[in-house]
Order: sequence, then structure tokens, then C-alpha cells
Amino acid sequence: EEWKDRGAAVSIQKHIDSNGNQTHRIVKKGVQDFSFGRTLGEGSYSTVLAATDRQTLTEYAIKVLDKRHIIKEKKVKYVNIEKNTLNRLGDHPGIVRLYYTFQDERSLYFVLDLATGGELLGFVKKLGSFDEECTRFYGAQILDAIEYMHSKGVIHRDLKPENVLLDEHMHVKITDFGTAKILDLPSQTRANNSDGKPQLDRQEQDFANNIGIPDHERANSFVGTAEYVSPELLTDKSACKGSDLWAFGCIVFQLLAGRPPFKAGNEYQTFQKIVNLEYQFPPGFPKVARDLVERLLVLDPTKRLTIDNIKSHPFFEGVSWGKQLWKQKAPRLK
Ligand SMILES: Nc1ncnc2c1ncn2[C@@H]1O[C@H](COP(=O)(O)OP(=O)(O)OP(=O)(O)O)[C@@H](O)[C@H]1O
Ligand SMILES: O=C(O)C[C@H](Cc1nc2cc(Cl)cc(Cl)c2[nH]1)c1ccc(Cl)cc1
Repeated sequence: EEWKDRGAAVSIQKHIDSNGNQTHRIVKKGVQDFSFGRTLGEGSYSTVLAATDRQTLTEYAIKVLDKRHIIKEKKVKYVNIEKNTLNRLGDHPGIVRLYYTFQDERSLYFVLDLATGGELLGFVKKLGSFDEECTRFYGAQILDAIEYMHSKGVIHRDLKPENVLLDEHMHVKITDFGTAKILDLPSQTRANNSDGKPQLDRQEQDFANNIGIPDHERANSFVGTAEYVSPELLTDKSACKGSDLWAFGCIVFQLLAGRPPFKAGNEYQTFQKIVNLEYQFPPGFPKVARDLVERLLVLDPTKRLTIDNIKSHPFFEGVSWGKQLWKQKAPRLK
């Protein structure tokens, strides 16, 4: 039985010696402990490979990042945010779990849950759209994972069907936390310093210090994927928990309609549609789902449904939330 301290690539193994005494062995994982297999996919700064732990034969997805490339592209902050965020979110069935991180002279390694089912986006494209039962199941699992993230003070900020992976049971595994925001505890609001500059949270401060981002770029330079970006991020450059629920509304719409609500020829036009709340439901869009989406795609984040409101919305009637949601068989996608 292994107790894993995910952060420092160390796992502590309980060991019973020949006299029957219990001891602990410290095991430091590294590249040599895994045999690498096929490439699962490529990111802008990463390659994800299937890999097997030589000792336990457990299969993982290992995300490999080239150090030089990361530094050149100024992505050090995002890699460290991904690590810190994944370490905080270590215990939920709907979130890709980080088991170890380690590095060698050339690369950084994230040892993650293997999601063999690929991206939810692939299924929406293949089928055109989901029926209500499938939308309810996948919507409920995504919402349950969002509730857990928010309870740990994490805002994803880039939720979209590409970042919703599926495991071998066709259950949800949310990934891609490099652009997440960790709400500094205890208060989320940020007082400005005497010089009128926004006071940075610890993470942003030490990033800004050790990489030296010019002041004007420091505040929230990140914007998610155009189609799912919330209006508040476009108008006053700040994301909140409600921003993830806006993206959730876009995802529910897309599963049933086969396209996201806000999509135009280019990013700028898409942003225009979002801030003007310009979208239409296709004919035949289910009424109950339409009511839910209309209460999520609200410009004022404080007027959007909360997670509890969503869970008790008629669209999710009959869903058993909590552990049961993750034990049940996924409905066949048809
Ligand atoms: N845990 C995983 N299990 C299986 N496949 C994965 C896993 N994580 C990522 N992938 C796949 O590997 C590919 C690259 O993922 P990665 O997160 O490295 O980059 P990305 O976020 O998709 O791209 P970018 O960095 O440009 O946003 C994606 O297609 C993703 O579907
Ligand atoms: O927190 C830790 O364990 C230490 C390091 C932190 C860290 N060391 C780095 C070196 C380079 Cl060159 C680039 C980045 Cl982003 C780096 N991040 C680390 C190692 C591996 C991974 Cl995947 C992430 C962070």
C-alpha cells in the first residue's frame, strides 16, 4: 500500500521487514521508473505519453515539457500554477489526478491519471449533438467537479469540451489547470497598494519577482478560449467562480445544440456577441434545458445561478449527486 506525497515525486511505501516490524521506505520516482509508450497528444508546450510504472505496472499519462521551450515562451508561471493547482485538487473522481512530478536536465514531467477515452469534444463532433440523458449525465459530472474545484478555492478559467477528458468508464476527467486561478485565502477581494497598483497574490508576486513581468502586463493577462470566455473577463478583466458557470452554460448548450452559443468569424466578433449576449437556440432545443442555459448565460455574474441552484434545476431532476454519480454506468452515447 503506497502513500503518495504527490508534490515532491516521493512515495512512501509501508514495508514489513523479516521480523514483522513495520517500516517505511522513501521512494523517489524518476524517468527510469516508467516505460514510455505511445504519444497520446501534443500541446503547445508539451507532449503527453502513455507510460507504465515498471514496479506496479500501473498505467499513467505523463506530460513532458521541454525546459528550454518553457523558459523561452515565458510559461514558467503556468507550469508552476498547473502543479500547485493539481496538488490542491488531488482527491476527486472528476479531476485528472497528479501522482508525481519530477525533472531531468532537459524536461519536466507530470505523472497523471490516464484518460483513455479522449476528449468530450471528439464525441460531440462525432455524434453531432447529445440527447438529454447524455447531456444530463455529463453536465452533472462536470458540475460536480466544478463544485469541488471551487470548494478548494480554484477557478479553472478555461473550461471547454477539449478540457473534459473521458476515462475507460467514459466518466469525466477535467484537465488543463495551467491557467487556473487559485483564490488567495481568506479574502478574494484585493486591496490596491498605496501606489494604486493591484496588490498581487503571493503566487503572482513571486512569479513577477523571479521572472520580472512589466507592471502593465502583470494583472490578469490571461484570457481563455474565445467561445467560452465570460463577459466579465472581457469587460473588467477579472474572472470569478461565476466565470466557470458561464462556461458550463456554454458547454450544456453545445452538447445539445452541437455548437457553442457564441461563435463568429474571428475572436473579436465572438467577443462582441458575448458582451451583447447575442445567441440563438436552434429549433427543437429542449425547453427545460433552455431555461437552465438562459439562467447561466447572464451578463452579471452575481445574477447567474449558483451551483446549488443548478443542482436543483428541473433539468437535473433525478440526478443522484455525490459518490453515486461516479459509480453509475455512463449512458451510451448515441
Ligand atoms: N491525462 C491525460 N490522458 C490522456 N490524454 C491526455 C491527458 N492529458 C492530456 N491529454 C491529451 O494530450 C494532448 C495534449 O494535452 P496538453 O494538456 O499537454 O496540451 P493542451 O492543453 O491540449 O494544449 P495547449 O497546451 O496548447 O492548450 C491533448 O490532446 C489531450 O487530449
Ligand atoms: O515544484 C517542484 O517540484 C519544483 C519544480 C519547479 C520548477 N522548476 C523548473 C525549471 C524549469 Cl527550467 C522550468 C520550470 Cl516551469 C520549473 N518549475 C517543478 C518540477 C517539475 C514540475 Cl512538472 C513542475 C515544477
